[in-house]
Amino acid sequence: MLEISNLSVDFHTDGGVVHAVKDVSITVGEGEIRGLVGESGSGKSVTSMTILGLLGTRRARVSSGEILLNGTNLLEMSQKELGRIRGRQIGLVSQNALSALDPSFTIGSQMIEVIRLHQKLSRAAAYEEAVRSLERVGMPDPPQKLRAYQHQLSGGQRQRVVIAMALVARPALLLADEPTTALDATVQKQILDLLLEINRDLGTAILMVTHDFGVVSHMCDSVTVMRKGSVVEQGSADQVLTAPEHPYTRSLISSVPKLRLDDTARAVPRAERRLHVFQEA
Ligand SMILES: Nc1ncnc2c1ncn2[C@@H]1O[C@H](COP(=O)(O)OP(=O)(O)OP(=O)(O)O)[C@@H](O)[C@H]1O
Repeated sequence: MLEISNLSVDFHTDGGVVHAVKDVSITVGEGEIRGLVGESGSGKSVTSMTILGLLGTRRARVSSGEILLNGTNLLEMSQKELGRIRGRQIGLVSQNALSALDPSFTIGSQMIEVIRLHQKLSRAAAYEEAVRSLERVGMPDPPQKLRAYQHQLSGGQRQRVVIAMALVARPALLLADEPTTALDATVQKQILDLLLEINRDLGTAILMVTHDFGVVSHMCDSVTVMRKGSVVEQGSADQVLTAPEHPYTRSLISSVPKLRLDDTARAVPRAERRLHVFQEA
């Protein structure tokens, strides 16, 4: 579904050229959860933001490669065309739910706006859809949350709102960039389990950007490890976790307590997850 091939991205700064992403190839298949792992500065975010044309600086240049979404090269699209892909085919759940929500509008008005952008619905019908979307992400008392402003919600609740909004158009792929970094451990796990549930119930593929192999062990089917802009290793999560080939991968894995590596929820094979979706439909 998503095929990144030989992608290189440079930043042209006053101090010279920074080669942030070097010849990176990554695929995410239908319904797959792939972890994109590496330390700070390894190029994970630049890679994932390039997919959606969201690098947000004129200094960034894609110097080679292609990013195919169902066969169409996203790098050849105009910002307007990419705007249509964002939300509709690829949903974004970013690091910081605070910056994704507008503090001056209620959660309800923001959700209704996003829903009406994607579906021709009256305000009343869009409100009902907003209630259903919040129910889907396990939010307690959706009508009350829709009347609230972001500062009245907890960190975990805000991230649930962002996930609900990213799912409005039922995208086939979610880009989740460190979606739990800002949350405490218990809430982190709840949000990861929610993403896993969404993957199982809706068949949504996920590219999970993280620095944490605990997250990979918990929920990913496959993993790509990046270091200093390059891919050093990739494969199935089981294979990489049990027999990492690169010393850098080994050091990332050994920095996670064994208890967390054992706490895995990814036991259901992908084929069965799709069967589950099929049976529900
Ligand atoms: N706007 C920018 N201008 C110049 N260099 C940049 C810019 N954005 C990122 N970089 C550089 O690109 C490289 C990769 O950064 P990136 O943010 O992708 O790393 P990351 O692995 O996602 O780290 P983190 O987990 O801290 O976000 C780093 O060397 C960074 O300094």
